[in-house]
Amino acid sequence: MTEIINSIQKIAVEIKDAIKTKDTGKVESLNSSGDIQVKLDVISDEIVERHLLKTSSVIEIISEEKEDAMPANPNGKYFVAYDPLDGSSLIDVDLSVGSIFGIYKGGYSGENIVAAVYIVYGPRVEMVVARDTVELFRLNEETNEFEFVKELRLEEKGKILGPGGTQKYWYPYHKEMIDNFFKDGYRLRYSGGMVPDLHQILLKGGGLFAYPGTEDKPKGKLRKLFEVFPFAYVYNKAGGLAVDGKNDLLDLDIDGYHDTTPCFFGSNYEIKKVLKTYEGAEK
Ligand SMILES: O=P(O)(O)OC[C@H]1O[C@](O)(COP(=O)(O)O)[C@@H](O)[C@@H]1O
Ligand SMILES: [Mg+2]
Ligand SMILES: [Mg+2]
Repeated sequence: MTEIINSIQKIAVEIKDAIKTKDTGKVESLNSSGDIQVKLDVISDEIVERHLLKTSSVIEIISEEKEDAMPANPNGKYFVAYDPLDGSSLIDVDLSVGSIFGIYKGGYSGENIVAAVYIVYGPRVEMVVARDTVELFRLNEETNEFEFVKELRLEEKGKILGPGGTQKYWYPYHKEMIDNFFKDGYRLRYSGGMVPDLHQILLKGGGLFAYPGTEDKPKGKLRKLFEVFPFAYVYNKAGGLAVDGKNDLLDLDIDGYHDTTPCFFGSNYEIKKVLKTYEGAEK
């Protein structure tokens, strides 16, 4: 595991440099989820692949940008699923982006995830590592080393809300729930990049990030393996909750590498409200 985390630190430094120096334009291809790829998605994917394939404890990798899994070291024991560049459409407007890694043992499913790591490329580069605890590190740009900052814990209730999905297609009960949070005084925090949006909620001690199923996309947008399971693991280990409306996200299985699911991440108070809303909901 330490070997994988060391490898991710090298990956982060290379992706940070690529973001700063490489072309931010689009390529003529779509990824497996049908998203327009930008050149940096492809470059970042190659950086991660190059490092992880030479990491002896990794048996297999799969990326948001790849159709299929790639074998790594046959003697390795960890399966790594990653989103090399999350929020890549925000690069041309210079907002924060990220990389997300889920580390699985025995194959890919919510219950098999054993660690999660994400990187935030913002004004500063930060790394969050979730194992038994959730720890924040910051890149020292002089030494290119990540330095420990503090352990992260969610409080019982927060004050901010990141509501994703096209509002026009929200189910009425979902809209009513979001409206009620705002009526209760929650403040809007949504950049369109799940890494900085979830990082903000985690560092501010709590709140809710919601990317629901909608009339046009009943299974939501965010991908279980590359985005949802890693953050569900982080939020659970930080003392919060992560659900699909009814079930714990980490109780979910996958039918395919690129499966999506509605998802809600937050502190206990907000997630209990979500469960209550969705329990009584009729679509
Ligand atoms: O544009 P929307 O519908 O608000 O979606 C935003 C979501 O899409 C994503 O950008 C998807 O990530 P990618 O950039 O890796 O495709 C998430 O980071 C974010 O939460
Ligand atoms: Mg993403
Ligand atoms: Mg991506």
